[in-house]
Amino acid sequence: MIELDNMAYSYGGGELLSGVSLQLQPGAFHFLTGPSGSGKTTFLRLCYGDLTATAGAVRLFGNDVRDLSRDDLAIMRRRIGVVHQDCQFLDHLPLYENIALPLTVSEQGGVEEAHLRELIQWVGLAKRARALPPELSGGERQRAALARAIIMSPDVILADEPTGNVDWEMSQRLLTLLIELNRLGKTVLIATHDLALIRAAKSQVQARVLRIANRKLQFAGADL
Ligand SMILES: Nc1ncnc2c1ncn2[C@@H]1O[C@H](COP(=O)(O)OP(=O)(O)OP(=O)(O)O)[C@@H](O)[C@H]1O
Repeated sequence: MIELDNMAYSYGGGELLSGVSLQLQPGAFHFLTGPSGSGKTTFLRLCYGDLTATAGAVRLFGNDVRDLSRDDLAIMRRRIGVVHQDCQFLDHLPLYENIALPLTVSEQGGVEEAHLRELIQWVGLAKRARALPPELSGGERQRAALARAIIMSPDVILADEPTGNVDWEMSQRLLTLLIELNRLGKTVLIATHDLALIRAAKSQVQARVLRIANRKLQFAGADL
């Protein structure tokens, strides 16, 4: 689905990522860890074609990102749902409109009301659907960000610190949602600092743990 082949990336200074290879297979569940500033967000951006590798290749669903036109890249990106670290809502739009936004702006056009309602209910925000983003708690924002990431029914979900600003109970709730999505066949990759979350997940799902260290991507051992 997403394939990185000896990929490197630099923002212009020295290389941030180097010799990175990975195949994200259908239905896989991965965590991505690494110190702050090691390149986790950058890695995710490379995985959905928001950045282009400075060396090596990134293939999305078999297509080398460098060979894709802007329109074709946009089509590939619809198959990847991204939960951004800072959620990135439009503050003047109610929650349900923010969640529907990817559909509204895509060429797929209108939002199917029943699907939207079902999704908002699934993340437990039915009562908050008309609230504005600044009125939401951290946990509500994170659940809304997850709902927005999956409104287009993507095959892959990339989540950047999806439990960053919430307490343990809420992080468990978010993890449960992501595991449910994986059980429905979605490929899931979660960047997180939260090793307790990874340990909790490992008893519920077969998860592989990746770690960025010294510019390289490694598989972490079982010592978490
Ligand atoms: N647009 C940019 N231009 C230049 N440097 C950048 C840019 N974005 C990130 N960086 C730098 O690249 C490095 C990796 O950043 P990145 O956000 O990918 O790390 P991270 O592992 O996700 O960090 P954190 O865990 O703190 O969120 C950092 O040193 C950061 O300052």
